[in-house]
Amino acid sequence: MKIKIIVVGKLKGFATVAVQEYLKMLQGYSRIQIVQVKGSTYLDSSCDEHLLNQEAEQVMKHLKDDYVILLDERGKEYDSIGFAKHFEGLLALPKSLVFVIGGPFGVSETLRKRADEMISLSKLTFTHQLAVVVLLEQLLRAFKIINNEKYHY
Ligand SMILES: C[S@@+](CC[C@H](N)C(=O)[O-])C[C@H]1O[C@@H](n2cnc3c(N)ncnc32)[C@H](O)[C@@H]1O
Repeated sequence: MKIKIIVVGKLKGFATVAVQEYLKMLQGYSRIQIVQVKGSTYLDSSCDEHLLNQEAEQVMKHLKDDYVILLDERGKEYDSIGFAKHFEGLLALPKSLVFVIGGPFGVSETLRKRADEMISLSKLTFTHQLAVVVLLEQLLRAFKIINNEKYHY
């Protein structure tokens, strides 16, 4: 099963290091590709639909007939066991899984409509960088749970 994580905006510093570390730990379970698409420049720090749509276009270029899971704090919340069960079901789908993480103002309505489901990592809002790291940690945890492996930390 191919898994792709598309993130709007660059990963820098601590996030790059953490992402590499998690990708290494996930190697034995799945091939996970991280795609970073260029985020828009929001000049006056307020949301602009046009710029959100531009970001959505960049994301859409990387989508095929995939099953798209949008990460959003308003999405469905799971505990780790519940997420593992749900994820196991997703892995059985005859499609590639694509997780999408938005930019500073989230994602456009078009992209929201394209998503097959929306998952929340918490009610707290994270930066796109932190959201990638938390998602990878939960994917690793889910694989460990699915495979009945110990994962204490
Ligand atoms: C800075 S947040 C965007 C916050 C924006 N105000 C919104 O309404 O979506 C950047 C991205 O990180 C992801 N993200 C941040 N916190 C999240 C959470 N608690 N659960 C799921 N995804 C989250 C989402 O994909 C979001 O689009």
